[in-house]
Amino acid sequence: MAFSLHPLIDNGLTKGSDSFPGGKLHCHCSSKPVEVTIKGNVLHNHACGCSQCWKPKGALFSIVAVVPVDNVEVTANGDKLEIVNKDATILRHACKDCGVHLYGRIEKDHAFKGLDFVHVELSDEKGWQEPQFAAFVSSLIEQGFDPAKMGDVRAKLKSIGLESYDALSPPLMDALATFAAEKAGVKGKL
Ligand SMILES: N[C@@H](CCC(=O)N[C@@H](CS)C(=O)NCC(=O)O)C(=O)O
Ligand SMILES: [Zn+2]
Ligand SMILES: [Zn+2]
Repeated sequence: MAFSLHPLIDNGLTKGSDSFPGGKLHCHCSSKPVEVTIKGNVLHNHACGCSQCWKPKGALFSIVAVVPVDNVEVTANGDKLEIVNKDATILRHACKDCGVHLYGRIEKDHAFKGLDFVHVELSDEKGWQEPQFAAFVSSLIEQGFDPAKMGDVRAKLKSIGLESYDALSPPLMDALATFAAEKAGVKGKL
């Protein structure tokens, strides 16, 4: 295969542990790395092909999951963090020195407010939930990927056991739509 989806999934999925206690994420700095401590396991782990999520060099996808904000704590060198784009829904906190995103937080009124977005590959611990699906797959094209190779990408994802979606998975899209219906005051009216 001429492309790498992501090193965590190129050779198949490694199942997570149901009793995983959590662990620490580190940025890539060799000196004074930013450290984030996470209690418990992550939820909704997935591959994301969008242009905004942090990807390791050479990977087409990001691997990103959510975790309740109360389970996330910056435990070292937080002074190196800066928000990548203050206008984005997800305020991605990245290390100023190495560029790695440590956590993304939603502050505005949103269905996913209360959940932080994190990359479990930044941890040495084993047992994090394995990716469940692939999101924003067609977004690769917007970043310059050859549209003719999208069939190969989707086939590779499928062979690993990941369903491809061009936005989020149906349960997450339903959660976003439920929030929108509540906001519009139309929930249950149809
Ligand atoms: N096609 C767009 C999609 C971006 C997008 O909607 N990303 C999703 C998945 S991470 C999102 O929730 N974005 C909100 C945000 O980044 O703040 C891109 O590649 O930039
Ligand atoms: Zn760093
Ligand atoms: Zn994304």
